Amino acid sequence: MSLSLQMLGTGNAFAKNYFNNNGLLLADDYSLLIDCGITAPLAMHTIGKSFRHVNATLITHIHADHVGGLEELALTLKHVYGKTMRLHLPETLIEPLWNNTLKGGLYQKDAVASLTDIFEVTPMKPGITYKLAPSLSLEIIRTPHIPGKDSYSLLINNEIFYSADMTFQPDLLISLVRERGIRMILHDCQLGGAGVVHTTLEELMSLPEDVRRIIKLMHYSDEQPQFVGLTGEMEFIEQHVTYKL
Ligand SMILES: O=c1ccn([C@@H]2O[C@@H]3COP(=O)(O)O[C@H]3[C@H]2O)c(=O)[nH]1
Ligand SMILES: [Zn+2]
Ligand SMILES: [Zn+2]
Repeated sequence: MSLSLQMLGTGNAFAKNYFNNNGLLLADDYSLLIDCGITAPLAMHTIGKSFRHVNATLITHIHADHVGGLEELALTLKHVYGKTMRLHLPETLIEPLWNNTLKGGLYQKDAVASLTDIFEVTPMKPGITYKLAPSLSLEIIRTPHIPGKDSYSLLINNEIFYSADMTFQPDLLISLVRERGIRMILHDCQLGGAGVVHTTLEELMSLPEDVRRIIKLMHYSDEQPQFVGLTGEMEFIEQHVTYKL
C-alpha cells in the first residue's frame, strides 16, 4: 500500500507566492483532490496534471481558496472531456455550495439545476468511515473556523489528521495523538497575529512535544521564508513536492 501527498499549493487565502492550500492525495493508483480553490486549475497545469485523471474531489468548507476552482473543473470536464467528477462532501455543505457559490456559474435551464446535475455527489457525515478506494478510508471531523460556517477536517486511514482551516483545538489534537494513535498531523498555520479564524504558529508551538513532532505546517502566508528554522520540530510542507505519508 502506498500513500502520498502532493500539495497543489500551500498558501493561505491571500498568498501570491503560493497556490491555494489544496492537496492531491494518492493511494496506490487512486487520486483524491482535497479542496479545489481559485488557483487549483493553474496549479494542476503547472505540475503537468489534469482534473480528468483525478478520481474524486473532497471539499472541506466553502471559502474561495477551497472551492473557487470547482466551476472551471466541472465545465472543463463536461464540455472538453465529457466526464463528471465525483464530489465527496459533508452533507451540510451541499446546499450552500450550490446556492451560494456554484449556481451562478453552472446553472443551465433544463440541464443543470442542482449540484447532483453536474457532479457525482457523495454526502458525508462526521463519525462515519468512508472507504473511497481499497487503500484509502476517510472520516470527517467538524472543526471550528468561521462562526456560522461549517468546516470539516479529515482523518485519513485512521492515522493522519488533515486540518481544514480551523482555530486552535489543543484538546482535539492531543486526544488524536494519545488516544487514537494518529501518527501525522497536517495543520493550517497562521504565521503572525491573533488566531481569530485560524491556528497560529505560536499556538502550535505551545503543544506538548509528542504532538508537535508529528505536525507538518501548511496554509501559510508569503512571509513563510522568514520563519524557516523558527518552527521547532514542526516542518513546513512545500507545494508540488510529493511526500510519502
Ligand atoms: O473573520 C474573519 C474571516 C475571514 N478572514 C480572512 O479571510 C480568509 C478566507 O479564507 P481563509 O479561511 O483561508 O482565511 C481567511 C482569513 O484570512 C479573517 O481574517 N477573519
Ligand atoms: Zn483557506
Ligand atoms: Zn477558510
